[in-house]
Amino acid sequence: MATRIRPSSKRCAVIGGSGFLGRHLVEKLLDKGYTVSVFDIRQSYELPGVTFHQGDLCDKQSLLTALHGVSLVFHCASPAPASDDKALFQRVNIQGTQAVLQACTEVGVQKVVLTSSASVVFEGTDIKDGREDLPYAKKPIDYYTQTKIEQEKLVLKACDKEKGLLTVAIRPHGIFGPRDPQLVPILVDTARRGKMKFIIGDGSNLVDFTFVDNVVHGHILAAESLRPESPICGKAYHITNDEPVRFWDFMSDILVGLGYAAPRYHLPYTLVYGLSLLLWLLSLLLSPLVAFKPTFTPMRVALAGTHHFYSCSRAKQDMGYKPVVSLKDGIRRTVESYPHLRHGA
Ligand SMILES: NC(=O)C1=CN([C@@H]2O[C@H](COP(=O)(O)OP(=O)(O)OC[C@H]3O[C@@H](n4cnc5c(N)ncnc54)[C@H](OP(=O)(O)O)[C@@H]3O)[C@@H](O)[C@H]2O)C=CC1
Ligand SMILES: CC(C)CCC[C@@H](C)[C@H]1CC[C@H]2C3=C(CC[C@]12C)[C@@]1(C)CCC(=O)C[C@@H]1CC3
Repeated sequence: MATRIRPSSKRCAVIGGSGFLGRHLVEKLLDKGYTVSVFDIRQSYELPGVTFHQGDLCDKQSLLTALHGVSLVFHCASPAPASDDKALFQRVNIQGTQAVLQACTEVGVQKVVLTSSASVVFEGTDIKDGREDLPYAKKPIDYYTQTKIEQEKLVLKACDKEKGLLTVAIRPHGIFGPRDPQLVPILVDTARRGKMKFIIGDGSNLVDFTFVDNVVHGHILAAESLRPESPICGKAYHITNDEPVRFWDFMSDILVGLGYAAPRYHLPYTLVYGLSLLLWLLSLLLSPLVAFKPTFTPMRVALAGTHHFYSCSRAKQDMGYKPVVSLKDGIRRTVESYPHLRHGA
């Protein structure tokens, strides 16, 4: 059992603070006068005022050291969805989150803000203006989503006013912005390989893409609203840009902004989805012999060809949430931040 020291309310830890969202969160917390410790499996930068603790969040002992004297923990670490590694997702997102919650209880952390995902309710079919009371996906579309569901349940169940641990889950969707290692780099790589010529379906499906600053804003609002009498304790909140956009318009804006052609030709959704399933099966069967990762995974095709946008009215009502950066400005700032990915660069 670790010895407790009196935690300061402006002393926080960001688990996963070396990642895309985590680093933006750390920078905003510093601006707001917080003292920040980062716990991550890797250290990707250095910043004055930030103490780094490198370690695996499944190792409770390392966590205990990093969380000493901390009153508020943001947990935004996860293996990348593209890894599609069932054992890794289970170990980090489920066992690891249990270790985080145990460590928080042992050192006397008072608040835990989890980065969950709006995908926890997504089964590959249309969701329009989805609210937080939608049931969790019964057939999650991949191992990432399956373990994000279990993770969210664990964190929300751990909320216990008597024991002095308050928890809340933030469910963002399609985070984008400067330094994102997924969306823009994968999109550009696919375009450079000549595979971004096609629109999956009729192109009218609406989706949420959320600028990273808005996601950060939602996390900090949640942390600052989390008090024993607050309605947010033990609940999940969608945080979006509140501007659903056609999936293919968003992709085209980024591509054209970076000097690539927008996709033009339509392919039927069911055909592409069926092909992506076949490819996924083939990659599984052949994995002992050759490692190949299809670009158009069933998850990506489902995300690209269905409506899935979410209401953030609960966050507006309970914590006064309002996006701080519009979609248009978010796209502009994102495009400007990737000069090295421009066509011809
Ligand atoms: N990006 C998006 O569109 C969305 C993301 N989310 C959620 O937001 C959170 C942050 O995502 P994002 O910033 O995009 O992801 P990143 O991969 O950029 O950041 C996650 C960080 O966690 C680290 N990490 C992974 N495993 C461990 C471990 N065992 N112990 C300690 N650190 C670890 C990663 O290291 P390494 O890179 O070496 O693995 C990385 O630094 C995640 O929980 C994700 O599920 C939710 C909705 C949408
Ligand atoms: C090849 C193209 C059809 C698509 C290229 C862009 C995609 C890489 C991204 C479009 C929507 C994104 C998204 C996520 C990852 C990147 C995309 C698939 C998540 C799966 C990340 C983790 C989550 O919790 C949900 C996200 C939904 C949207």
